[in-house]
This record gives sequence, structure tokens and C-alpha cells, in this order.
Amino acid sequence: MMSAQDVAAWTWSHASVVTLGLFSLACLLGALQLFRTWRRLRHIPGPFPACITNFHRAYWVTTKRAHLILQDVHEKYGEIVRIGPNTVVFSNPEAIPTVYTARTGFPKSEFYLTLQAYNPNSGALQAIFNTPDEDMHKRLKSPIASLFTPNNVPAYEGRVDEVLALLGARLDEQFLQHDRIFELGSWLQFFAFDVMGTLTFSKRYGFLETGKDVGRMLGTIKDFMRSSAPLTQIAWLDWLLRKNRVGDWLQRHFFTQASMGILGFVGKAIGEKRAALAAAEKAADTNAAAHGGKLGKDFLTHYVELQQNDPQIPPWAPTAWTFSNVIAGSDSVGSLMRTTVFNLLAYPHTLERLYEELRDSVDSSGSGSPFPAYATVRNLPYLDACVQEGIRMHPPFCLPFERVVPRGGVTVLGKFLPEGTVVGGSPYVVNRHRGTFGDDAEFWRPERWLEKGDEHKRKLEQSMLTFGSGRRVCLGRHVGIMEIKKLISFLVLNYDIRIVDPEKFEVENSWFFFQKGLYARIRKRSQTASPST
Ligand code: HEM
Repeated sequence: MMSAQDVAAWTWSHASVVTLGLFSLACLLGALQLFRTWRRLRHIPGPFPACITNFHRAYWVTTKRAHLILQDVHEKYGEIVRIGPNTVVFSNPEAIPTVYTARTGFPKSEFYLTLQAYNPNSGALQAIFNTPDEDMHKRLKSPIASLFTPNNVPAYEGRVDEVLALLGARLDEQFLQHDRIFELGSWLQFFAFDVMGTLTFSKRYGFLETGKDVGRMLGTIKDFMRSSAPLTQIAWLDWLLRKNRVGDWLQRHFFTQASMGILGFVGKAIGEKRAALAAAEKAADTNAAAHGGKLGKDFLTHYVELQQNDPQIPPWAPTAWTFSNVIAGSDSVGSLMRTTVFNLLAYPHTLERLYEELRDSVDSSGSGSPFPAYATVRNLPYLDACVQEGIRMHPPFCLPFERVVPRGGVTVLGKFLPEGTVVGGSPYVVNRHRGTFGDDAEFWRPERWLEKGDEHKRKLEQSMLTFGSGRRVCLGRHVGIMEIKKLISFLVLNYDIRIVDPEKFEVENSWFFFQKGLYARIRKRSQTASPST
């Protein structure tokens, strides 16, 4: 008979053998899985860790310089590179029409789920910008698409003028005296947000009035983007950490749940708007005021009315539409304004040429005081070249725009990508493709848009990814460009602006491209002075 000691030893040795066996099996299955993962896209070159894990590219994002890392990676491995087990990026704009098609069937990846605001009661809020579901996208986009067409853009100009007047007044009273140095970039950001507030809710947020980030809204968006950016690379981690009741509770109690702050703001504005519209219905004479009077309806009035008049549209749609305006249409415009102004100041000969063009056009049209009409500046060649160059150099959304390869696979830049592969281009990298934009693509040179005729210009425009492309191209781009052209012409015509130290200008890529350090001095200029005098 076995003693108790023998039984224990026997059990122990058997348990060890079973554990060892299970461990070996797990290792074998893990290795097999890694091998299969590696094998699937082994024909696409890329850094080794990328073949087996997404943590590598999430780490790149945490450095806040993923755009530069991706540029290096393309430099080393070529125009099509594997950056994740199932993810491939391209740098040559020739791939744009293949990946960003006008048809359905090449949907957005899970990257975009991480940008959805989460509410434990109603789940994740899908917006036009961030839904990968193509049917949902169609449902959300169709009712409002016509509000954003180029023909409709002039309808918003009056509201932009209103905010420009305020910007001018604030710059005059704060910074003209004593040659004061100030961070012009913040004021451009305040302007962009107050314009979007006016266009969307008929209400400024008060950034320009106070010269501050009122209610910490800008800070909240930054927090949201900073926490979301690395998670865009590993969507399941976002689900685990934030998109469930437990994760959400922990975020709220121990971190900031920034998207909720924005949703709270949007929800309050919608409540106020519904109340104003209901009151206006009762009293016909206040109808004009609720609808924006001579300025026309704001976006939110359109959104609420569209939903009220069509039972097919879900009740949460106005929130989703408004969330898109606030998230997609404010920081982005401010960022392009800062890039364009920074480069004009850093390359004064381009500023001088722009000033001359604006002054001549205003002199001949008689529409210049205090800011020219959009019709006057809309098609000015050099202004347009400067704005295009700003759009090219510093895309405000700056990680690859990911799509999922449809059934049957697809060939991109000569490489076959099987069904289910995630593929995208970083706008920063694509916009600096030397074969397309020239050997000096790293530098600010608006002349590149003018020197080879209209057809070449159109080709360059189609080669940029700043606004995305194809079916999911930015809906608000015409509105954004109008704001930028109006702002630049106003500043250049009215002020002599000097940058204090271009080296102080810094950028941070947290999916949104944040910037700081645009220190400047301004003086009022007489209509005849040139920027260099
Ligand atoms: C001028 C600066 C702007 C830039 C650089 C910009 C950029 C972009 C980009 C890159 C996308 C999505 C691309 C993708 O994921 O593939 C997008 C989509 C979108 N943008 Fe903009 N945007 C700007 C201004 C605006 C404005 C002013 C609005 C609203 C008033 C707006 C509303 C939207 C909407 C609704 C979408 C979703 C379109 C869709 O998925 O069908 N954007 N934008």
C-alpha cells in the first residue's frame, strides 16, 4: 500500500506533467497563431514587431510624433508598409482612389469606434464621422448633406463676419498698445470655435470675449483626443477600458471621461434650442429671432426641424450631427488657420505677395472694409495657393484613415491585400510624397500650386488626404475653407503681424494635431503699407 507521502509525491508529479503539457500546448497554439498572423501579410515589408502585435503602433502614437515615425518607416520599407498584424499603410497618393472609393463596401475600421462618445444608458453615440456602419452613415448623412454644399456656403458668411468683427475689436483693445507679445494661435483657435458656436447654435462660447478657454471646452477636447489616440490602434482595449459599465464607472471616478463633457454641452444646447423653437411656434413674431433673423437658420435649427419633420430620423440624430460640428469642425479649422498664418509669418516674402494680391483685389472691387466679401477673395489665386499649402503641410487629423478591405481583396500599389486587411494612408505622409508634390515637399512654397496650370493643380488637390477622400470625404470642407480665407484676408489686410520666434512653434500629434507657441506682435497697418516696411 502507498503511504500518504507517496500519494502526495505521485499527485504532485502528475500535476506537474499535466501543467507542463498544457503549458506546452498553449505555447504551441500561441506560436502557431503568431505564425499564421505573420504569414498572412508576409509579402508586405515592415518592422518585425508590427507583424505580431498592435502595441507597437500604439506606442508610436503615445510619443505624439507618429506622423514622423510613419514617414521614417516609409523611408525605410517603401511606399506600402505593414504596421500591424493586420494593418498596412501607404504613402503614395496613387492609392487614394482604390482605398477611398465613392461606393459602399470599403468601410471604416474599428479605429473610429474609439472616437464615439459613450453613455452607460444609451451606449456609444454614432456620428457621421465615426460610424463604420455604412447603413447608419447613409441614414445620418443624407438628411443634412445639402446644408454643406458649396452653393450653401455664402449663407453662413454673415455669421463669420460677426465673429471677425469681434476678433478685430479684441485684438485692437488687447494687443495694439505697447507692442505686446501674445500667443496669436490661441486667438485663432478661439475664433474658430466661436465661429462654429455661432454657425451651430447662434451662440458664441465666449472664448473671444474672455480670451480664455471658457468651461474648459478646448481642454476637454484635448483630453478626449489624448486618451483616445493610442486606443485607436487597439480598439478592443478601448472597449475593455471605456466602452462598458465598469470601465465607464472607473473612468468617471478616477480619470476624466472627456467625451461626456462635450456631450453634456451639446445636450444642453439642444434642449435650449428645442425650447426656443417651441416658444417661437407659439409667438409667430419671435420666429425670426429663433431662426437667426437675417443671418438665416443656424445648423442646430435645421437639425432639430429635420428630425421633427421626419419620423424616420431617430431622436438622437440632432445630438450626433451637432457632436460632429463641434468635434470635426472647430479644432480642425483653427489648426489650419494657425498653420497658414505661422508659415506666412515665417516666410515673409509669401506674406508680402499675398498682401499685394489682397490689396489689389480689394481696391478694384471696393469690398474691403473691414473684411472683404467671400465673393471677392474666394478665387484669388495666391490666397488659394497659400490655403492649399496650409492644408497640405499640416493636416489637422493626422493618423492613417483606416479602411477594411472588402470581399475578394484588393491590389494597392501592386501588392495584393486579402479581405479583412485594414489599410489606410496618413495625410501627413501622403501630402508630402515627393514624387507628387516635388523634392521640396517638406517646405512651405505656395507657388507649387500655381506653376503648372489648372490641371496640375487639380491633380495636387486630389493627391492630398487632409479632408479624407471618396465616400467619407469631409462634409464641412467648403464651410471650413470659407472661414479660413475670410480670416486670413482680414488679418493680412488689417494688421502688420510679426512672429517673435518661429522656433517656439510646437506641434503634438494626438490624432488631432495640436499646436502651441505662435507668439507674435501686431500693429494696425494703413491700407498702403507693405508687410516688410
Ligand atoms: C477645414 C478643416 C477641416 C478638416 C481638415 C476636416 C477633415 C476631415 C476629415 C479628415 C474627415 C474624415 C476622413 C476620414 O475619416 O476618412 C472629415 C469628416 C467630416 N467632417 Fe471635416 N474637416 C474640417 C472641417 C469640417 C467642418 C467645418 C465641419 C462641419 C461644419 C466638418 C464636418 C465633417 C463631417 C460631418 C465629417 C464626416 C463625413 C462622413 O463620414 O461622411 N468638417 N473631416
